[in-house]
Amino acid sequence: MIEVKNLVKRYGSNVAVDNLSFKVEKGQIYGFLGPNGAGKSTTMNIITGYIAASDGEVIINGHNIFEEPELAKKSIGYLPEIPPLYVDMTPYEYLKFAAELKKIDKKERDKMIDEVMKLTKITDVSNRLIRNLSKGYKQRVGLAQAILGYPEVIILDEPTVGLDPKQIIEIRDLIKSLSKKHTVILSSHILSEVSAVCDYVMIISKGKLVASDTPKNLSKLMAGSNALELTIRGDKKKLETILNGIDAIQEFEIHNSIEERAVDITMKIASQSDIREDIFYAMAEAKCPILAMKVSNMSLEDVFLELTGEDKEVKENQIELEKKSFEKMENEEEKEDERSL
Ligand SMILES: Nc1ncnc2c1ncn2[C@@H]1O[C@H](COP(=O)(O)OP(=O)(O)OP(=O)(O)O)[C@@H](O)[C@H]1O
Repeated sequence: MIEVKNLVKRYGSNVAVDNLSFKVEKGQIYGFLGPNGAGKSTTMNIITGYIAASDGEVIINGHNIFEEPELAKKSIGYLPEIPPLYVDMTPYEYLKFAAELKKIDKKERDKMIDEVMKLTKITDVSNRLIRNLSKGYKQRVGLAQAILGYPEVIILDEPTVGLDPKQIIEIRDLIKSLSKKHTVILSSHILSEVSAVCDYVMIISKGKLVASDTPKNLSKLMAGSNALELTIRGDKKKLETILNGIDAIQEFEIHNSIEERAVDITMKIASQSDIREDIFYAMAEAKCPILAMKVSNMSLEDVFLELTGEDKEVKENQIELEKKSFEKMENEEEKEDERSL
């Protein structure tokens, strides 16, 4: 349905989209997830024909968006991050205008406008000026415009940003109901949103696709293969030697245990390897009984932080800040000492 091939967008020396390729199939909700500045809006603006790419291809229903924009755009409804609303119009006037632009058959216009207003629950405000509507209602008007003409694909850029919790739930329910008839692609930097709404998640970081799978599989990808907690009965030195011999263990720590003649071990495992059986057999051979073994499950949030390197950056920033405030304290103490001399 949509095929993105080796898409690149450069702004001077800044590469906003870096060789991105993915496919979108019919009737599902796809989530485009990434931290601020990852390249989500840029990608969506290219797919919908708002901006040109530096390189690569976007094929929509067999039509290249750069070569046959009119035909390609016919199958797309787009709600940009900031909906381009005409605030001096009423929702009804705005949708009528949008219907003209979308070249919807005159005979069908009124019926269709009526339907999308009902679907997005804006019928009650259809004759108020858009400028006087709440943020949530403005978002619904934008959404109504995207749905108008019932395009096969609906693309929504951060559809719930700035909405209150009740509005967020309503918009999410609306998006879910849309997937019965449409393919939906939405972008978000909020994990809970993507896992609550989407069938499929594409994680993007610094313009690159770093993972794509169902929310469940993404969590599973790391679970059981990333961190293990064990309690083993045996001599600390002997256990150290055994664990050092297992390649997939990246690091481990041994602590005293409340269990008699046993130690607690936490270990980090190279991603995508499951070494539970290796550990079992190694310990059995060494006659060191495993009293407990627990997988530390990673949530989608952990996967996201791990893949996008956010966690590392946050920690590095924190360390930097702590260093600076420590240096400041030291300087102030030195000045205080000089003054007292
Ligand atoms: N018109 C532009 N000129 C120069 N740089 C741009 C332009 N638009 C986007 N960028 C840069 O491209 C990168 C990707 O931006 P983009 O808006 O696509 O990210 P995003 O994932 O949508 O982030 P956000 O969630 O903050 O909207 C950023 O580094 C941004 O500064």
